[in-house]
Amino acid sequence: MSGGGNGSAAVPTHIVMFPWLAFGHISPFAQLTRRLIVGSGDGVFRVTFLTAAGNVTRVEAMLAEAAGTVKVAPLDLPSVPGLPAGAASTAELSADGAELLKVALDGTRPQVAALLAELRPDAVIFDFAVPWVCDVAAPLGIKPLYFNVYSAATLALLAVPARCPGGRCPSAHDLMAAPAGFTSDSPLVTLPAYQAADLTYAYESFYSLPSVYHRFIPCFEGCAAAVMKTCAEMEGPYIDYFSAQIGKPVLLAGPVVPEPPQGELEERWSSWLSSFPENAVVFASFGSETFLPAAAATELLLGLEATNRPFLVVLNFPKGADAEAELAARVPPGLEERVKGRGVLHTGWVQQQRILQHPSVGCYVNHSGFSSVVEGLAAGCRLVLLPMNTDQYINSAVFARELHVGVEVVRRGEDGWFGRDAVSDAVAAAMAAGGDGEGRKWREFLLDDAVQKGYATEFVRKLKDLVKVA
Ligand SMILES: C[C@@H]1O[C@H](OP(=O)(O)OP(=O)(O)OC[C@H]2O[C@@H](n3ccc(=O)[nH]c3=O)[C@H](O)[C@@H]2O)[C@H](O)[C@H](O)[C@H]1O
Repeated sequence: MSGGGNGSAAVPTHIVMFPWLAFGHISPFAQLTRRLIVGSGDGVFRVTFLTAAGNVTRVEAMLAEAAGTVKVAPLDLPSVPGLPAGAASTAELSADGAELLKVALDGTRPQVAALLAELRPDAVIFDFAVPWVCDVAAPLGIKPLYFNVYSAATLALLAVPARCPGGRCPSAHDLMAAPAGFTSDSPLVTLPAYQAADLTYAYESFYSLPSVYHRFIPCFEGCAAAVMKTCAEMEGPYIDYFSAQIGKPVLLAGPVVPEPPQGELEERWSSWLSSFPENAVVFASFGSETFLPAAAATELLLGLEATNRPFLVVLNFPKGADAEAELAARVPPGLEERVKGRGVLHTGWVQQQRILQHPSVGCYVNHSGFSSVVEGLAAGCRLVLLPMNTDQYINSAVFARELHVGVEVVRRGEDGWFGRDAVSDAVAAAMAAGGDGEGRKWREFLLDDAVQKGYATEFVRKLKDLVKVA
């Protein structure tokens, strides 16, 4: 072992990070790494970050500021029938391909076992896709710690033993109600039918592989503790319920706050945005991997038109699609003419944080991705929430109905359909006096340096204590 157990204060605690091969997971693992390395100062931690060989350059760039103390170790993914050669993350794959990527990652078990045996880190912080890490690490005396990239509410509602009483997986009907013992005053105690139906995915097996739920549960059984990037102030009852359900401690790394974005905002966006008054523009965007169904995209566009406000909307499409053609197919006849000069439609990556921070952006219509909501909140935007899948439904309910941050677009319970009026009404409500709800309170809390430092210090103390225990 490199530290902790040998009593030498000079030896850094060595952590191995092992995220699922999706950038929505790799990014929070990189953020946690930076928090440990940069936040703790020299010589306290060192990190070995495992990822598929094809991701190494991008991950190294994400960890550049900690380069001296972080080593990115490449894993060679075995070939899997049906998985495109060279695939290294879900960014290059369809939903089916992402399932096959799990098979490839399972195939790295011997490499990971050899690496852990050679490196002998103090702890391995791993993701839901690789529960077998616990079986490899524990016999070597390495502490396996599960790291949750979702909200605590998401795990508490979907991934606890009480969800499958007697081993029976929930039906869509079962999922409309919360699991036994769930916090009773939560907005999540009942879910609409369309959300419950969508959530059955988490319990289904694809290619005869364990379902998402059946990967989560052995993570909790085998880990020494769970790590979460949240805080008691925002999610206390969910953290407590989850911890009681899995019977393990939860270490809180603190609420996610956006790190300062790199680079200036592209000229084409800054000059367009700067042509409008403060808080005038509605920015609509749905994160890195959320695609609106065609009819929903069209209603969104018509709803934005009906706000009579300037808007910038970003719509993306699954890998392999002709994005420009798909976008054009969503645009109702005549809309582009009618919104000329005040409405911009775009497909592709944008500098989201920089756009949110532009003074003329006042409202942010989004999918309730955890980071996106926090980025919008921190930038002082009014929020309109339009979740499209899994954890997004849960985040949306917690933010809007529990923390009073953001306005949800009204949807039909059976199928989640929403019309253009629901979009324009939600924007109007968010932009009206009082539409910020308790946004200011939470913004001040998230941006409070003392709060962040307090969580970071306490997390490091608990982590060091945990790895010391034999
Ligand atoms: C855990 C997974 O995160 C997922 O998606 P996503 O990556 O969109 O989520 P965010 O937390 O909003 O993160 C998205 C991040 O990408 C950034 N960004 C995105 C698009 C763009 O054009 N430009 C940017 O800079 C954005 O600024 C944010 O930091 C989903 O919710 C999913 O349900 C959940 O399981």
